[in-house]
Amino acid sequence: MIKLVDGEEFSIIAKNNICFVTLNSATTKNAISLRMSSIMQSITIEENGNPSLFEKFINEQNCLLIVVKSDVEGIFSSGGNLSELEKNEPEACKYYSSSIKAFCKLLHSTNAPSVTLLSGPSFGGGVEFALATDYRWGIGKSYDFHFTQTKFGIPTGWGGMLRLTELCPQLSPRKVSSIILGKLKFDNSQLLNLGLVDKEFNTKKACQTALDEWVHHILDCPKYLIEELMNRKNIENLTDLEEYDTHIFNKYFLKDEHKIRIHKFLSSKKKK
Ligand SMILES: CC[C@H](C(=O)O)C(=O)SCCNC(=O)CCNC(=O)[C@H](O)C(C)(C)COP(=O)(O)OP(=O)(O)OC[C@H]1O[C@@H](n2cnc3c(N)ncnc32)[C@H](O)[C@@H]1OP(=O)(O)O
Repeated sequence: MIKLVDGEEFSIIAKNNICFVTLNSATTKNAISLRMSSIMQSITIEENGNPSLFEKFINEQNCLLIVVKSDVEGIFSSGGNLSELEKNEPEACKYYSSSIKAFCKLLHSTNAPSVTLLSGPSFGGGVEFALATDYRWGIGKSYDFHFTQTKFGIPTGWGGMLRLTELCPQLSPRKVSSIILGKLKFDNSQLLNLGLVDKEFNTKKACQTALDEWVHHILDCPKYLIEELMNRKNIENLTDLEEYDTHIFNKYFLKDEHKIRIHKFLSSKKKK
């Protein structure tokens, strides 16, 4: 196990080809503290064209998945740290939201797919943190989203409104605004119906088994294929994407690796 961030309330470790981003602040229901935001800022910054420390960690530790999770029972995250925001001057918090937002954006921009494990409620910015990953998996049925930002007189600040439309195109910007204004709550079944949560597991064990299986299948892919397929995220135009997909298929079709794997598969069937 290799650590990038070795905090009590916030840790980032690599284990068995998975990067675990863990929230663990029981006393604040996993509110994102000023200290956590400054750590996020330090590992997100790209300097002189070099990758951020987080991306460097993902690549160097060969992390094939990023898993965001809470180690506090009964909560994913209560969002912005209200007591710190109350007692600190604006000057002390001037990079707070932008740092968290930049880390949220990075969670769906590296070459490793990312998934948030939800086993409890998320509030305000905590929902935005959960929306930052590519996928969301529910464990049990007690996870839900509470859009509470406007209770405090502000809209979302960590990219959550944009992510809602990105993840759920039928939620138009107009609908998203009405969700935020209405301080709506989405329970587990609504989140599954909207596709904001992709899978639901009965137990943590079943979820971990699915994560291990996912990593196993990615590990089985040639490294070149992982890089080529994850590069698709940089191509916005569908025509360019179609051209790219055709190019990479023709690049590897019936080349050595393809033929070797066909041979292995057919040989294994003959042995049965
Ligand atoms: C752009 C993001 C935006 C921003 O940054 O402005 C936000 O995210 S604003 C924050 C949005 N969050 C919320 O609306 C959730 C606020 N918290 C609650 O509604 C409740 O605390 C809840 C439902 C999470 C838990 O309620 P419960 O009754 O089970 O426990 P307590 O309320 O007694 O809380 C226990 C303990 O945790 C502290 N706590 C909870 N939430 C936060 C928070 N967001 N920031 C800081 N601390 C939080 C709470 O103060 C209690 O501590 P204690 O020392 O015992 O008083």
